[in-house]
Amino acid sequence: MTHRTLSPGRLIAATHNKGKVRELKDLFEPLGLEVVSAIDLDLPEPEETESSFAGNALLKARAAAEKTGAPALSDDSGLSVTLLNGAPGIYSARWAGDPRDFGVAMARVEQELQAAGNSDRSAKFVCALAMVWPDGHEEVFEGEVHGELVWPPRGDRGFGYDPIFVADGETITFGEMDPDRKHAMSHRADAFRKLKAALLP
Ligand SMILES: O=P(O)(O)OP(=O)(O)OP(=O)(O)OC[C@H]1O[C@@H](n2cnc3c(O)ncnc32)[C@H](O)[C@@H]1O
Ligand SMILES: [Mg+2]
Repeated sequence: MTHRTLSPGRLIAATHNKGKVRELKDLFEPLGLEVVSAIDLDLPEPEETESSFAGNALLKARAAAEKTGAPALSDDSGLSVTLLNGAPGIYSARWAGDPRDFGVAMARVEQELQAAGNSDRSAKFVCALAMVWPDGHEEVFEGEVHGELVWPPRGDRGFGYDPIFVADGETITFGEMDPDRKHAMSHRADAFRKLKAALLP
């Protein structure tokens, strides 16, 4: 596939998650991109009807590129727990209910781990970053970080499931970690590295 170069300018972050907006700004603004979020623009939140991270990421970026006429970047991500056969996976946000409560979502993960025998606490975060240009060109990059789940939750940095996730080789949770350090090892950073290698030659 021929990649397209990502040129400096305005980039729509097609997400309604404030934690992601913050992290995507940290990653993309140093590249000379002006990151404007779907929250800032009051864009509609599309229903995530696909069955994969990449599929849902593409659907969100397409919707934003079509509405704005500008290149759009989206992120579909989630926590995938080994003993739970990959759950919550693409349903990670939906496990938090409406309105979202990640205390509830984290407690459900712990409860289901216990119910499944608690014999394996390994998990990974997965991230698909999709770039869609207004003329329909699209690219998607996936990243992962492997780790272990802890209980009770620790730390109030980060977002979502960060307080129960300890990356391999670390002792503190993503919720306790300095953002720059999370950006050096996260699933989002892994996908971002691949995106940069492909789109910023
Ligand atoms: O769809 P958008 O608008 O981007 O926002 P969302 O919060 O609904 O995002 P997803 O559909 O991709 O769901 C991803 C879920 O996984 C969680 N998640 C993703 N990345 C994470 C990270 O770096 N740390 C902790 N939790 C994360 C996040 O909190 C969400 O609940
Ligand atoms: Mg979502």
